Amino acid sequence: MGNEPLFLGKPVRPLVLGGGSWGTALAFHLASKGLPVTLWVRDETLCAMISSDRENRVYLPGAIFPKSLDVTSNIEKSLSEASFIVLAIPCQGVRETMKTLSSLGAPRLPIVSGTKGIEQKSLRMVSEIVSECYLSDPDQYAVLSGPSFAKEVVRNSPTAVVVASRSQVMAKETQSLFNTNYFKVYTRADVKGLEICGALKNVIALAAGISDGMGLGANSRAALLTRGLAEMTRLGVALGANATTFSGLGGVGDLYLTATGEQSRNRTVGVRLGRGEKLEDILRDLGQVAEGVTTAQSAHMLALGHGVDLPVTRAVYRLLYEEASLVEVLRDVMDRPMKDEEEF
Ligand SMILES: NC(=O)C1=CN([C@@H]2O[C@H](COP(=O)(O)OP(=O)(O)OC[C@H]3O[C@@H](n4cnc5c(N)ncnc54)[C@H](O)[C@@H]3O)[C@@H](O)[C@H]2O)C=CC1
Ligand SMILES: O=C(CO)COP(=O)(O)O
Repeated sequence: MGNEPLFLGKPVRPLVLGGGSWGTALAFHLASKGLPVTLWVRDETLCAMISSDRENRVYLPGAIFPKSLDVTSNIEKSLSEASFIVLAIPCQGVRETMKTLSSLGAPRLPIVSGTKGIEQKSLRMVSEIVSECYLSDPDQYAVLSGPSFAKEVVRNSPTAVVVASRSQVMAKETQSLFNTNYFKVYTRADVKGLEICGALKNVIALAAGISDGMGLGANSRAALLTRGLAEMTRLGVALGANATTFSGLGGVGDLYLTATGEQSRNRTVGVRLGRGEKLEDILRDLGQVAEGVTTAQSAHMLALGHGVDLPVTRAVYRLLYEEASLVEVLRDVMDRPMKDEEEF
């Protein structure tokens, strides 16, 4: 017990929620540091398979689990043994999961969230859902985001991410916990900005994929990324975020990765949409979450509510939810009035 590492004064017992690629990668990452990690997988069949294979062959094949990584589908037992939670389930499942945790009556644990997205009905960020349903103290919450494909993290490819928390102690302790010499973690204080970055970059990545799928070329992609970053920043500032967060790893860094990296699910969905395929067919084949699809709607609604102009997001929204054609949305984006580049 003497030299055991501590997190916020307690022995480190992470409970990672989410048996998909990101939950598995984060659990693998922490367990590779020798920490006793539990990965909660909701689906019992998948949980049993992962347990016997010591590998998540469905979502993250090839990463053989370190000894200290345990897998369970029993949320109640794992919660009672944990000292903090790492959240890595799709955004639209966060509220239900937080309500389940609350109903179990166990002491509330700090949360590090790796989830990216905005809830569709409520238009809430993950930090807001968590504080409504589970944690009343925002100083116990941190968001970890930035350019980080799960597959590359478990291959120990040099990666840099950022952790934001309102509490400097929470940010710094989370940084120390996740940092290794191949996974570099920076801190910042702007939780809202980092969450908006992580959510909105997926919508712009869809747009970049659509453009590439249509064969529009490198000029178009560069224009979409740059103007996309401008609109991400515009929404963020309107909602109280710090503009500089958008030029960091969680903003331009993750936008670049997701919009140009072949591994991106959001980009892949976009490319296939741009080739004229149907969304439902693409999502069926994908079998994994592409958060940009739901975020396009949430962000569009949020922007309308706050009187913020998000032309690229609106184009993606119209394509996905209003059955607008590729030609129509391209015309909408290109026919806009001329303006100064810095105009908000
Ligand atoms: N895969 C990646 O490289 C990265 C993913 N993320 C984010 O992490 C979050 C999770 O993504 P992935 O793991 O990639 O998704 P995934 O599609 O690989 O897996 C999602 C998993 O969550 C489970 N799930 C769905 N709804 C659930 C619920 N209500 N309760 C419990 N489990 C539920 C699914 O059954 C599946 O096992 C997303 O917000 C994503 O944007 C963030 C950084 C990197
Ligand atoms: O957020 C990610 C990398 O930082 C993963 O992006 P995709 O969900 O598009 O694969």
